[in-house]
Amino acid sequence: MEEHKAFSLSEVSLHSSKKDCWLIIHSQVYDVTKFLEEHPGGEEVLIEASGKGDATKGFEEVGHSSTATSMMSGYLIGVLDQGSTSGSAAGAEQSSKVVAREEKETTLIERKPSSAAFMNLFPYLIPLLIVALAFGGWYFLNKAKP
Ligand code: HEM
Repeated sequence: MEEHKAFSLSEVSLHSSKKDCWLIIHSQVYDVTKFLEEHPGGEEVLIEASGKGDATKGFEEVGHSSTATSMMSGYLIGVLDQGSTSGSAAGAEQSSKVVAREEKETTLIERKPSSAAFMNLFPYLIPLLIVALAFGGWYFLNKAKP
């Protein structure tokens, strides 16, 4: 069961170079070393995301295609040890920071749609206005007839 090995955050953070690059996305650990040169978004972005601890936000922000998501399983090497019991105290502290940051980000992401929802309606307002004017004109002309 090598695929589902649990890694602590501090252990994963040791692998953030061009020659050895691991990523945490949705609490899964991926070894993308061999994928670095193939990544359409470039290798730098992956190495940088790897060093930051949790790459979930970066991955989601890009809006990766389903092709990208299906490719991920090929690089899966394990899962993130959420409790970080096997990690050091520093690792556990870092892990709680990541959780706190994720919570903050979730609230930010959740807030976005409320303003975006109005903007989504905006393109419909102009055609609606044209229809209303056309109907108004038609009604006025018919009323004006003796
Ligand atoms: C195992 C993990 C990953 C896989 C398999 C993957 C795969 C891909 C693929 C196939 C594309 C082409 C566009 C698409 O199909 O969506 C892409 C684009 C991209 N990826 Fe990733 N990616 C991974 C992780 C990440 C991470 C962690 C980041 C950033 C933190 C990232 C940033 C980008 C960027 C910036 C692009 C270019 C988007 C564009 O040109 O419009 N990727 N990736």
